[in-house]
Amino acid sequence: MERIYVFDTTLRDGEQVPGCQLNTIEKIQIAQALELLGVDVIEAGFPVSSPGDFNSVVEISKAVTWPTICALTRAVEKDIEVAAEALKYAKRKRIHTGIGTSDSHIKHKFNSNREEILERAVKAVKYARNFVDDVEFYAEDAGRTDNEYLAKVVQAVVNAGATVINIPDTTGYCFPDEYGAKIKYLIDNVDLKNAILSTHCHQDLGMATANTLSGVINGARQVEVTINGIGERAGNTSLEEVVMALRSHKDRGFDTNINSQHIYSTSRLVSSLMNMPVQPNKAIVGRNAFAHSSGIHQDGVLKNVETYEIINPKDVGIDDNAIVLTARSGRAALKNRLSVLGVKLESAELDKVYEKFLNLADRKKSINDDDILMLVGKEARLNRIKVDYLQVVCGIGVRDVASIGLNIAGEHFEATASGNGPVDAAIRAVKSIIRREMKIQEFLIQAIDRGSDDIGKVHMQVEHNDIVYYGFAANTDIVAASVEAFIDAVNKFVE
Ligand SMILES: CC(=O)SCCNC(=O)CCNC(=O)[C@H](O)C(C)(C)COP(=O)(O)OP(=O)(O)OC[C@H]1O[C@@H](n2cnc3c(N)ncnc32)[C@H](O)[C@@H]1OP(=O)(O)O
Ligand SMILES: CC(C)C(=O)C(=O)O
Ligand SMILES: [Mg+2]
Repeated sequence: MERIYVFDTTLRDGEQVPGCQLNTIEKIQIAQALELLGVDVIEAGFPVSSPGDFNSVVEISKAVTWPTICALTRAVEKDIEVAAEALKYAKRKRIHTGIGTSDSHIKHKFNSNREEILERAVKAVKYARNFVDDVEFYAEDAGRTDNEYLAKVVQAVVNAGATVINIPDTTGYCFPDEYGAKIKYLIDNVDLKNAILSTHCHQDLGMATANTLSGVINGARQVEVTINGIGERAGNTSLEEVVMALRSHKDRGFDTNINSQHIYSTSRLVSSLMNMPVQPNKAIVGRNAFAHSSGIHQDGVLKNVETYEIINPKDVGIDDNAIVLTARSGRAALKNRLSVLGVKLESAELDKVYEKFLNLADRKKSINDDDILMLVGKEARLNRIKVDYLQVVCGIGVRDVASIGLNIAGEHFEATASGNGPVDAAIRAVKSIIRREMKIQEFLIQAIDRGSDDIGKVHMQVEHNDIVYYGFAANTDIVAASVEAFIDAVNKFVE
């Protein structure tokens, strides 16, 4: 197997996403998760950019043992000096310096020419080598750089002591065959000595993963990636996609050091600390990545998972696949769910229940266990808890207090509580009535549209006795939606 080195830039390129800025403690948490995941290099920041970023690189260097810690710079001496200082405590350290090499960058960004840029590149690499042995050079906008000139720059920086040469498709412009051909051109036309080539692809046209894999096939030995594919504009190549693509095609002869069972937990951590929800259909880590909702697929999966699954969800740290019952489901999926719920039906009975099921499923997006039990006449547990009323006092300079009235199996209960914000106050009030061990594991509020009159969609996961229950609700009042989503989850386990 040919080893492919994984360079994670979630904390640098990923953190360039508006609204994703992290404090030092959060960055350390992510760096430690990346170490557990088994990445080879962590790009921890751009130290000259702010005292906060400098400090984060210092603290990550102290907190992490195995991965190389990398700091980004421009081809500017001051940047390199500051990066070297920030990496002082790293056990393994790398400076990542570089400059734009496309004609567009040379002309518009630097008002310069090819010769001058080549000189600046060489000078920066030589300067960085005074501080560290491991220097990576990036030829920014290499995707749109003329191959002959790019090869000249790469040869010059290798001669100057660069150990890794990064060929970024900065604008996500290349087609996979074009990007692969670029890497091959460099392999064929440069004496790389011991240096390796690295991919760094962006997602502007949705081709980042394809380009990265094409780079690997053509000779690149390092891939620059981020968790969940976050990054500047449309994002970077996502770690989980490249790692699992290589692992699912072992016959190609490439593998990484990634412990894939930590992929899902790392994805969740990054998503929640960076406030970046993962789209449900995101490959590998999206909520629907292992969910089957149509009858033909469900029938196939129940007969043999290989019919519709190319990855075992456990391999990426997801407990199991999900068979979601919808109006597109067939008898096989319904029968399977009924048997999990302890209901065995003869085929004539199943046909009758299936008819009722379709009627309901046409009106309701997804059918839960209570719905199914109701269809077979065992509806005792269906929505025992309902919200009678909810009143919240919140704002600036007041204590957040919520009063709630709940109807539980026909009986009325009331409670009032204060909390850290209106949602916390309301959930505390609910908990003071329903005294069970319940822990919110996931809480996501998403606007459906953009206006201030928008509906807030809440997705919540509540853990009870080590099992996670899902709750959903939508309301123009996001506090009400949060409480309704909580109750929706609780209704799935209260007796
Ligand atoms: C493709 C990428 O993702 S690159 C990384 C992007 N990340 C960032 O930019 C985040 C960190 N950046 C910053 O904090 C700031 O932009 C700083 C500290 C680097 C520079 O700030 P300022 O000195 O105020 O410069 P400003 O950002 O306005 O402009 C960038 C300058 O760097 C120059 N520059 C840009 N890239 C490079 C490079 N690789 N090597 C040398 N100079 C460069 C530009 O030509 C411009 O110089 P000019 O002012 O002489 O025209
Ligand atoms: C700084 C470089 C490596 C970069 O992020 C890019 O070119 O996209
Ligand atoms: Mg980038």
